[in-house]
Amino acid sequence: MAGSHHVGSESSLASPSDQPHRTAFHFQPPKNWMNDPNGPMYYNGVYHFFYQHNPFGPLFNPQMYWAHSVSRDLINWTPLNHAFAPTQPFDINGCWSGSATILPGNKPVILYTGLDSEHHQVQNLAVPKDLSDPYLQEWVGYTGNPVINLPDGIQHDDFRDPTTAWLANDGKWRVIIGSQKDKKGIAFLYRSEDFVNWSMHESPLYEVAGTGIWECPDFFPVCVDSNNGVDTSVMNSRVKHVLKVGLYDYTRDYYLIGSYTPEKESFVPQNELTLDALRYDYGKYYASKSFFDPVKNRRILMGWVNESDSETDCIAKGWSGLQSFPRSIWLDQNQKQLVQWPIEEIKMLHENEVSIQNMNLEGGSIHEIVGITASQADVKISFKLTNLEKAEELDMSGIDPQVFCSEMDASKKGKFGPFGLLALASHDLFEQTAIFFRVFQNNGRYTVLMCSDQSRSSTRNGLDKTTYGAFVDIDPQQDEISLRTLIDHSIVESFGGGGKTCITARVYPTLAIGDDARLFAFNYGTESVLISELSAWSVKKARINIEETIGCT
Ligand SMILES: OC[C@H]1O[C@@](CO)(OC[C@@]2(O[C@H]3O[C@H](CO)[C@@H](O)[C@H](O)[C@H]3O)O[C@H](CO)[C@@H](O)[C@@H]2O)[C@@H](O)[C@@H]1O
Repeated sequence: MAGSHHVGSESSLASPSDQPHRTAFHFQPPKNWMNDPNGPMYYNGVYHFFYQHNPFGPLFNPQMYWAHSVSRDLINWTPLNHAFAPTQPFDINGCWSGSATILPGNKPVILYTGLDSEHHQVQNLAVPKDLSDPYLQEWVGYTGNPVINLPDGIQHDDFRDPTTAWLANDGKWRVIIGSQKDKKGIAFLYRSEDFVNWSMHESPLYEVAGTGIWECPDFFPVCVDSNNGVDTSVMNSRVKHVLKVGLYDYTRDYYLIGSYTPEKESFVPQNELTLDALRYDYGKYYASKSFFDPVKNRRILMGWVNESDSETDCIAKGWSGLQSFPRSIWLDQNQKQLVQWPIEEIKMLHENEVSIQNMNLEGGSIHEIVGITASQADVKISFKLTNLEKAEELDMSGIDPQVFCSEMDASKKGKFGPFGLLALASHDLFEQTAIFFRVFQNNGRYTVLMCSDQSRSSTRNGLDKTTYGAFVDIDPQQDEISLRTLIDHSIVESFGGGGKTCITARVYPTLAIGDDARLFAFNYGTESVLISELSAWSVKKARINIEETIGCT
């Protein structure tokens, strides 16, 4: 199954001057196109990460390969040969997304979508050629592939992206596959006793009319009383289940939280799938996938972060696509939403810590955070607001936060807000990516809005500079308003309210690059805010997809 193509090797420079937008600690291939994360898993001391890769160029091509990298710490990654290449009748037109499952006896398997010789989307099974190879470098397709064929009545290109499977008490494995019929998004449910013979359950696990095709579904349990993750097959009264679907029509990952009963194959969500529904990330982020990490009993999430520059730019750069920094993901105490946080291993890359406590940020002021490499940084800042009765009165119900953030961009003064960070800023602030909050009140209730404003992120035209926005479900009377932002040359990943609201953006500064980039805390509101705590670090370059002795990672 392994292709003869190698992914190539990354140069040792973080961002050479002709590549100011390559990242230092985000996962990306040495060159060419990458989209969805595939089959992340932990096996015998090694983390495996596969991804959709076009080895022949920096643009999407349906003839996808599965590239494969391994890591011992989720930070430094070693590239291996492709795991799957489109070579067999069941995947000759492309090896598309899929997931790994660890079967009893510690046997990893992968289910992935193949585009067969008739361009039908079918589901294929693959196993490692040699389980004693610590890096599982070669994978072989099951001789009876495909194991799941296109269902009757479904269009040939509307059936893809199998999830990690889960095992219920009846001894049957379950897997869901994304689909649509007449614009109704569907998660088809298949069951199997042996992982080879699969039959479709009479009803889908879930479906919602009018949502279009569901890509890259994910279905997993989350604990109701702990931040720990659990294996995908765990089912008991102490877990709820999450169904995540990628809506192709909007390139957004939405999720539902609910109760799953395997005996009835019923999933009853507590929230609705509408365009205002919960999202993992309210910026540029798609096709994500989670896996259970038994080493630290946590669930880890990674998602594809596409470029915001043009195809011509991607051809000039020679690459396209990043993965988000791995995030731990768990159910919030209120059980109404998920929380995400960069995995703690990022500390391995921290240096030059800078900290500030209890600094008043007057209305209309900025404060430069010096002493760190602002183009490669991890920043945590918490704001404390007093005199909240002075907050602007505004009924935010029915308001689209993204539209509001683009109309009320970082230059528009309010009372409480905008305040936050100016990342990847040039010395004259001509270039800046502003991640900020605004606080409003209505009938004694407060609303916290978080925005990521890319409108001044680059002097260049022809970029997607969409401003993103979302609400943060916190009460500023009780809670400080916290922001954590990972800055890595062309990606700005922000976590508001302790990870309750995440926004990721891609930016391409021309002035604020390398050592010329600066970082500021700012408050353009009229009311002052207190920076109760700020910690910021330079983030060292990780060894990502640099060929080396594998055992050293
Ligand atoms: O690589 C195939 C897998 O990617 C997914 C989700 O990302 O489907 C991709 C899809 O193509 C669109 O997305 C491309 C990047 O992912 C984009 O560059 C292309 O122009 C888009 O059409 O593939 C089909 C056919 O193009 C389209 O319906 C999808 O959105 C996932 O579902 C695949 O397994």
